Amino acid sequence: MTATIINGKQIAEDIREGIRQEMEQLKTTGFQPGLAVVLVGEDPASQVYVRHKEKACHDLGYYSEVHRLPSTTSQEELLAMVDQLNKQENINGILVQLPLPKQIEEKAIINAIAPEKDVDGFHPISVGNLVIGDDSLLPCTPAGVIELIKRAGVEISGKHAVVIGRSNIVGKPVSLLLQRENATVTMCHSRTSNMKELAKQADILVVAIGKANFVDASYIKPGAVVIDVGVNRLENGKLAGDVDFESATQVCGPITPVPGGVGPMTITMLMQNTLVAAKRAHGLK
Ligand SMILES: NC(=O)C1=CN([C@@H]2O[C@H](COP(=O)(O)OP(=O)(O)OC[C@H]3O[C@@H](n4cnc5c(N)ncnc54)[C@H](OP(=O)(O)O)[C@@H]3O)[C@@H](O)[C@H]2O)C=CC1
Ligand SMILES: Nc1nc(=O)c2c([nH]1)NC[C@@H]1CN(c3ccc(C(=O)N[C@@H](CCC(=O)O)C(=O)O)cc3)C=[N+]21
Repeated sequence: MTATIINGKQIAEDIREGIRQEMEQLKTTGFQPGLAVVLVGEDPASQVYVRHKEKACHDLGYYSEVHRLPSTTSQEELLAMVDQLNKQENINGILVQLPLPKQIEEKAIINAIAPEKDVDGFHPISVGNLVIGDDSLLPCTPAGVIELIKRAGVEISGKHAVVIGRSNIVGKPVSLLLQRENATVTMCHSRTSNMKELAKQADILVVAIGKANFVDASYIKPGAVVIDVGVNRLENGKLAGDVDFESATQVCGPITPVPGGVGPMTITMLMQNTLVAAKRAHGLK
């Protein structure tokens, strides 16, 4: 059994090429999707992601706005900004970069975003639609994980998927999407007592815990698909996933690297969501 690397960067680029072609067709009608990104404070990692998003918009010919607000911004000020973007007709998607400074309640901000512009898929309406299986804007990272698995040629239906991590932005929605694809899903978290035993039963193992190199070969069934969502900055400045890549590749089948795996898909799915939201706003299918 040999490990193969799932090239997230390439797959993300292929999807962007599809978006580019669709944009080319729609351009003649004056159609232009618009994305607003709001960044509060100076978190260096967030600044990097926001620049990636800006660049992606530029590459695809979207309209984009980036609002950089000081870390002292009050909740009322941020709510006023969201309210203004909700009303702006040239904006189809609103993303408020998380985490937010502690004086601002994240839930209040997420709830204030118009659900039809919720390209992060974090609004309770979007989450509710996801749970009941209705049409909605899907959270970007989880949608990217599913797309990666499919485009790597892996059948999801009937497989046992184990998801490590149960956050609202990754673990929980990934589990729901895998179940929607007819996998049998086991969710693990920090209180799971027999995690290694469960993980070893996975045909598809998704890891999103935020602990560098935590999952090694001893968690992995030979030939299993491994999706590493973790993005951890090491002291030497390098990025590491939640999976110990060297160790895992001794036993696994297809695996996503970090960087170049799930990360590039997240931004591409954001572009996809913005296109979907814009088409809906224009009454297009
Ligand atoms: N590539 C991308 O685009 C993105 C990457 N990420 C990365 O994914 C990782 C996870 O992010 P996020 O979901 O936001 O993280 P959170 O910190 O919100 O959640 C972590 C989850 O992992 C669980 N967990 C923590 N330690 C363990 C452990 N030792 N054993 C089992 N479960 C554990 C926690 O359990 P409990 O609930 O019990 O506390 C929790 O459910 C991070 O590295 C983040 O940087 C995140 C978003 C996008
Ligand atoms: N409202 C909101 N929505 C988000 O989607 C959101 C957020 N807040 N806060 C932070 C997390 C994290 N996140 C990433 C996006 C891209 C990469 C990415 O492209 N990573 C590259 C490497 C980039 C680098 O070199 O730093 C890769 O893995 O190859 C990673 C992480 C989105 N997030």
